[in-house]
Amino acid sequence: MKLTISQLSKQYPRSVWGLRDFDLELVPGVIGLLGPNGAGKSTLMQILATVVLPSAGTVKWNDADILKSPDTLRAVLGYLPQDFGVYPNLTAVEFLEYMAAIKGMDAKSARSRIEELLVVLNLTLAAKRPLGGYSGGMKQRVGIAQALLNDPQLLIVDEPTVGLDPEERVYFRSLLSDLSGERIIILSTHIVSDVEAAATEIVLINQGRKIQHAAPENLLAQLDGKVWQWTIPSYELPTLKQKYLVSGIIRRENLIQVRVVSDASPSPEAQALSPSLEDAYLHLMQNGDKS
Ligand SMILES: Nc1ncnc2c1ncn2[C@@H]1O[C@H](COP(=O)(O)OP(=O)(O)OP(=O)(O)O)[C@@H](O)[C@H]1O
Repeated sequence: MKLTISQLSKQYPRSVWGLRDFDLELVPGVIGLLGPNGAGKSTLMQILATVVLPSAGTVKWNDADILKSPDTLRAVLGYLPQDFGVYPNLTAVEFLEYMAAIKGMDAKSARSRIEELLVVLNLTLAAKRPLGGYSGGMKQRVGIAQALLNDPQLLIVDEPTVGLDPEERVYFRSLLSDLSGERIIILSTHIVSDVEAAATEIVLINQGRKIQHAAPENLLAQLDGKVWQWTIPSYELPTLKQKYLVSGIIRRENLIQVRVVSDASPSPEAQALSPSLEDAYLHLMQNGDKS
């Protein structure tokens, strides 16, 4: 099972590039697609979900060109778009039955699959209530349920944790880990901690271009011995920010504990720390490394 993206570009009207010369090869695992707002994540997800055509480049699902024959991929695809909307008057069961019918599933297998998914997603008790009364997290779980109806080999979830409270966010992250196995899961987000728990690989994207594709431990290793912490008076912060990449601050009355990414020790008082994924993300976004 393999997804191969080659030289993929998308140009929108008025010369805005959504995606540019993007190459990527993915095998089963949870892939965190991480980048700031406007980086091109949704553009990539929409092309992979076969709802938007690229301006140039190819996407292959195993050996099939999905731009020429999208149905090859659609049969094995589950997609939770960023702006997933539910019909407020339908219950979860009615909505999932409707989605199963659109996907061409027969009523009997749809019914047993829906029952299974309601259990997995902890929605059994609410299954017969209208979706309009669901919390954000419950609606996202219904969104994942519809994406899983056909037990997809490629599961694409675009910014699934936006608007969720911390508890729902944690639940959602562990859910994605539980779903991993013999499938490719692409999770797009601008929140580093979303990918920290679940991702086996991370793809960093900015301004439509791939910045880096690596295992989380390799991203961290790049910053070994380059993350520092010490305390400064509050008034020194603006000058420090001009000189260094500040990846974290904690305020303590008139003092600030700063976390800085720097090749060399930035101060005699600075202590070296283990790098976090957040440090690596900020550093690579600033430096635009390519690999
Ligand atoms: N339909 C469109 N028409 C014109 N420009 C677009 C369109 N969709 C996206 N863009 C532009 O393409 C670039 C990439 O946008 P995209 O939505 O793919 O990024 P993103 O990483 O998903 O960001 P966000 O999380 O904010 O959605 C941005 O500059 C955006 O303004």
